Amino acid sequence: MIVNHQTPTPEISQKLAQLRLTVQRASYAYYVLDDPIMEDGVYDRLYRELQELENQYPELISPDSPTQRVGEKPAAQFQSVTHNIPLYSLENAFNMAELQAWDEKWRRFLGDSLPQDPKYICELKIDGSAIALTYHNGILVRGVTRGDGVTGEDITQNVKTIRSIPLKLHLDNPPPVVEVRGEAFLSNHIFVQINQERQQTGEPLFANPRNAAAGTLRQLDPRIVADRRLDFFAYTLHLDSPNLHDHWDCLELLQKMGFKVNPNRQLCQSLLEVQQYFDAWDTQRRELPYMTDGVVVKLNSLSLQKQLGETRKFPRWAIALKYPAEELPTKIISVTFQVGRTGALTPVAELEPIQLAGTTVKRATLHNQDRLTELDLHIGDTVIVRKAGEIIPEVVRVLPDLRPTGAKLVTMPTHCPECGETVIKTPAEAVTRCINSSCPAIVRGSIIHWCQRPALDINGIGEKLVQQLVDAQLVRSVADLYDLNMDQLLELDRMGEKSAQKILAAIATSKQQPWHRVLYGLGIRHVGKANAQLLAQNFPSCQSLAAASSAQIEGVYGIGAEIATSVYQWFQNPANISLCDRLQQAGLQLTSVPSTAPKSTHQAQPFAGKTFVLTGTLPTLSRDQAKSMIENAGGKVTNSVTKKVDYLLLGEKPGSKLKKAQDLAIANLSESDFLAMIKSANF
Ligand SMILES: NC(=O)c1ccc[n+]([C@@H]2O[C@H](COP(=O)([O-])OP(=O)(O)OC[C@H]3O[C@@H](n4cnc5c(N)ncnc54)[C@H](O)[C@@H]3O)[C@@H](O)[C@H]2O)c1
Repeated sequence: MIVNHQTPTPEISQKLAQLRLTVQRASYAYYVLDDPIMEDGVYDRLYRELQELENQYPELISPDSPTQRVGEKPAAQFQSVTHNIPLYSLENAFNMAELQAWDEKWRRFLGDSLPQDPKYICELKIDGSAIALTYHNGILVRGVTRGDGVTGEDITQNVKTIRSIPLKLHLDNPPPVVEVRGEAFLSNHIFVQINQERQQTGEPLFANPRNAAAGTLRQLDPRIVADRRLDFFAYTLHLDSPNLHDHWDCLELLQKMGFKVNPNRQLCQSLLEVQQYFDAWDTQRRELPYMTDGVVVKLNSLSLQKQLGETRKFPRWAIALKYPAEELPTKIISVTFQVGRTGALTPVAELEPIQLAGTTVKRATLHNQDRLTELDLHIGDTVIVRKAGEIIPEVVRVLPDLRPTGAKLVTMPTHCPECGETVIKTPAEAVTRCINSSCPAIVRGSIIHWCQRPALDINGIGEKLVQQLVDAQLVRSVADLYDLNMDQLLELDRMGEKSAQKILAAIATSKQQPWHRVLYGLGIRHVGKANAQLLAQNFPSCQSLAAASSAQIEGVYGIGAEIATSVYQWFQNPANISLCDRLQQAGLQLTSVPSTAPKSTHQAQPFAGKTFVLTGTLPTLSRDQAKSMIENAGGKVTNSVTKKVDYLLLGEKPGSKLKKAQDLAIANLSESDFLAMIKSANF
C-alpha cells in the first residue's frame, strides 16, 4: 500500500467524493436493482481507481465507501438472515502480473510455514449469483442470497425450484449440518428468451444473464422462478471431515451429494499452468451455453486455506483472474477532426492511453455531430471506450459526474481542418462535410481507397507515398496514377529506382482488375465490395450503369434506394464521367463479359416468407448489407433462434446462436451460399 503523508488537496477530496458517488450508484443499481448502469469492466476500473486513491489518502475513506463492503444490503423484499459463515467476494486480478503479486502475497503471509509445491485449482468463474445453502440431516432447510456477505435474503422457496439443487443430499448417513455455496445462473438462451418476453410486455430488459439470475432469485412468486429454469453449480463445501484434505475432494463429494459441479476444473502445479488454462478457456468459453467472466484460482489444500484465512472481504487463498474487458473508462485529452475520402468530418477523441482487449488505445471515433451532441462531450471528460473484436474503438458513454469544472464543450468546426473551406452539414445525414473536391484530404482518401486490396490492389502505394504524390501535385485524381513516369517518381523523397519500377509495374497490373473492383475503387458513397459486385453483375459496363435510371439500379436485389440514388447521382456529375473516360483510355476494365441485362423491379421475391438469423462475421458483407439484401428479397431477419427460423446465415466466430440452430436442425448458409441464392434468383 502506498501511503501518502501529504494532506489531500481540495481537488483530490472532490475527485474522490465524485468517484465514490459514481461507484456507489453503480453498485446499488447492480446489486439491489439488478439493473446495472455501466459495464462490469468499467465498474472494475473505477473501483480500482477509488481503491488506489483511498490507499494513497486513507483519511478520506468513509465507512459507506463501496470498497469497504461486499456487495450491497438488499432491499427488504425477503426476510433478512445472517449467514452461518460469511459469504466473501473474491479479489480480482486483471493480468498475469497481478496474479503473480497475489501469489507472492499469500506466500509472504505464511512466512516460514510455506508448504512444498502447493497446488492450485482453476475453475471457471460463472457469471451468476452466489447463494448459500444449508442442509440439516441431509435436507435442504435454507437458501440465502449473498447480500452484503454478512446478511442475505432468505430465498428458500425460490431455491427449491432449481432442479439442479438437491432437496435431499444423496448420502446414506448425512452429517447434521452441511453448508454448500455455489452459483445460480441462467443459460444464455433462456436469458435471451426472458428478455424477449420482457420486451413484449414492455418491461425493462436485463443487461446480462448475471443480473437476470439475481433478479429471478429475488422474484416474489416462486412459480415465475420455476418457469425461468435457473441452474446451479456448487463450488464450496463447508464440512468438517477427516476424509477431506483438499478442495478437489470437496468438489468430488459435492458431486456425490447430488450437486452439479462444473466439469471444466483443472488441478495446476504452477502459475504457468494456470496461465495456460486461462488462455485456453478464453476462446473455449464462448462455446459454453452459459456466461463466464474469468477463472477462479484457489489453493487446493484445505489446511493451507485455513492457515491463510480471510480479510474482511476476500479469502486470501483464492483470486478471480478476469478476462479483459472490452469497455473501459479513460479521459479525453482533446478532439481532432479527420476528413475522409467522401469529405465527411469525423471527430476523433484523443485519449489518455489505456490497455483494452489486448491493445493500447489512444484514439477513438466519435462518429459525427449528432453523436457529439448526444454525448454532450467536454474536454477532460471521463468516457467509456469500447473495442469489441475488430471494431475501431469508439466512445460509448460519458460519466458526467466526473467532469472537471469549467470543461469546454466539443463542437464541430465550421471550416475544413485540411483545406480551410467552409463545411456544410447535411440535415438528412448527420454528417458535416467538406465539399471541396480538390481538398487534399479527399484526394488522398480516394487514392488510398483505390489502391487498397479489395479495390485495385496496387502494391507499394501506401499512405505515406500518397501524401507525397498529392503534396507534389503529381496526382490529383486516381486517373493521374496511370500517367506517372519514372522520372516523376524518382524526384520523390527516399524513392529508389527499384521501388519506382515496382510501383509502376503494380500500377500497370491493376489495369487487369475486373470491372467490379474498378467500380468499388471509384469510392461511390454506399457502394461497398458486395454492392459493387452486385451492380457489376447487373450492369456489365460502366456505360450501362451510367445510363441506368435510379429505379433500374434499385431493381437489383440487394440494392436499396439510398445506394441507387447515390450511384445515379454520382454518374450525373460530368467530372465523374470524364474520370471514367480517362480510366478507360488508360486501359482499365470498365466492362465485364456481358451476362445479364438490368433487372426489372418486378421479380418474384426469392426469400418471401423466409426468416433468417445472422451470427458471426461474414467475409465481405456487413450485417446491415446482408439484412437489407434479405429484406429486399422478401425475407425477414430476426435476432433469436426459434423453430420459425428457416436459415442461419453463418459467419466467422459465431455466437451461441449456432448451437441453438443446430439443436433445432436449422439450415446453415455461408455467405457464398447466400450470394449464390440471391444470384440464382436474379438470373
Ligand atoms: N456493472 C456494474 O455497475 C457493477 C456494479 C457492481 C459490481 N459489478 C461487478 O460485480 C463484480 C464484483 O462482484 P462480486 O463481489 O460478486 O465479485 P466477483 O463477481 O468478481 O467475484 C466473486 C463471485 O464470483 C462468483 N463465482 C463464480 N464462479 C465461482 C467459482 N468457481 N468459485 C468461487 N466463486 C465463484 C461468486 O458468486 C462470488 O461471489 C465485479 O466484477 C463487477 O464488475 C458490476
